[in-house]
Amino acid sequence: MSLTIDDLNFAYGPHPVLHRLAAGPLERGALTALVGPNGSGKSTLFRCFSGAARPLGGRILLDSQDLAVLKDRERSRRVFHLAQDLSARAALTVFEVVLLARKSLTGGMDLRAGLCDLRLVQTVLGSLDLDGLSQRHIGTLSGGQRQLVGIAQALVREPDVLLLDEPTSALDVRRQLEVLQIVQRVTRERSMITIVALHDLSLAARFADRLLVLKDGCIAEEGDPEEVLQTQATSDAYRVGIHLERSSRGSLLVEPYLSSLRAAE
Ligand SMILES: Nc1ncnc2c1ncn2[C@@H]1O[C@H](COP(=O)(O)OP(=O)(O)OP(=O)(O)O)[C@@H](O)[C@H]1O
Repeated sequence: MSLTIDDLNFAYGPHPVLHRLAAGPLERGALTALVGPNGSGKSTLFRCFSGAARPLGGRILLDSQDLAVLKDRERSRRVFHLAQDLSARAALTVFEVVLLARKSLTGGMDLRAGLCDLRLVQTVLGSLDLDGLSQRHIGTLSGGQRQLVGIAQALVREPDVLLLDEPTSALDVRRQLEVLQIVQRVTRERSMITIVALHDLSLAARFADRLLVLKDGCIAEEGDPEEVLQTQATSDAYRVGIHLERSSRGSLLVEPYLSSLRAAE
């Protein structure tokens, strides 16, 4: 199974945002990092996937099936979008919001949980080191802890397509690595198609199998992260120079620098 974006156009009222955007195919089991400057359209593209934004033209194809023709329930079962801004409903505990994310898969009003669901929630909370917080009300958590709960909600859904919008922006360095490692592992184990919007290019280079660079609502560059990061199109998208280096541990380190300094060299 693969995912292809074909000639996608989107506008907020009179303001065009995505222009004939084409990318893919993105394969199952692969983690793609979606990068690009502020306002380039990353979140908007995710909204087109989830159905929250309706494209003016073009298609998103899962295999050869257009997501737009799926019924809402089927679409939300197959595609999960973890947005940037997570609401905090104070009345529910961590365990409850994650269980609710799992149970909402089946739709309807029957929210009784089976043993399998309870076990899955427990396992996912454990893998994110959240077991100690499971009875805390969500509204009392820190921003980073809430972000981890959002990731737990995404993982218990087990979608075909997982979209994470800056999932590590509020996390400390250890948690950033842990979360991306878990997302990478789960993507492979469950053969999901995962796209993670990231601002940190070093994290993108380290964890992504593929990189999509968005600029002004178009794909500026796409492909192997190391190759893409060396292209002029990627530097131009951010208006910076990009220096790449391998650390002694083998990780790719990405050092962006201001273009004015680049010109002076
Ligand atoms: N609800 C909206 N109504 C009108 N314009 C919007 C709306 N949401 C986003 N935009 C505009 O669409 C463009 C793309 O925004 P989007 O949030 O998709 O970018 P992004 O790449 O995710 O940015 P960031 O990296 O800052 O999160 C921006 O110019 C933004 O101002």
